[in-house]
Amino acid sequence: MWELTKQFRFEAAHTLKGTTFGEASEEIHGHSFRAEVTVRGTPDPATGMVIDLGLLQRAIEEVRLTLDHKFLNKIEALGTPTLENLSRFVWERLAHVGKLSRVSIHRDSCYESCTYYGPQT
Ligand SMILES: Nc1nc2c(c(=O)[nH]1)N=C([C@H](O)[C@H](O)COP(=O)(O)OP(=O)(O)OP(=O)(O)O)CN2
Ligand SMILES: [Zn+2]
Repeated sequence: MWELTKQFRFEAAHTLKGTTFGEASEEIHGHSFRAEVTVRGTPDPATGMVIDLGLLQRAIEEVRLTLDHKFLNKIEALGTPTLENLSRFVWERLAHVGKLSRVSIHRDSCYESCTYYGPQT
């Protein structure tokens, strides 16, 4: 079994109420996020690839555009803009591409990340 990972970055704003971080989190502010998408499988003998990284890149670009430079609280399907919901959101939009192993969202400036291991097929 092989795992293939591609990363992408996006910049987005949010406001998060009811955390121990207090008022600063409640004001609208921005973060740089780094996402990692991991697909698993066995390389096709003909191509030597689990999945063409170009296909993964195309699908990633679609989801990246829904997040980059956006106010995350306005994205209804996301729900509360936490790392947990971001990882689920990205998973749901990339599940058609191949067998996903995990999606991680990193907020490096805060040394925080969250990994979603969605439904394994
Ligand atoms: N389970 C979770 N708990 C919390 C989350 C989360 O996503 N899942 N998120 C937060 C905060 O948004 C996060 O910790 C960042 O804090 P924030 O005040 O937004 O950013 P900072 O000013 O600390 O960081 P910068 O360096 O300015 O980016 C809390 N809990
Ligand atoms: Zn924040």
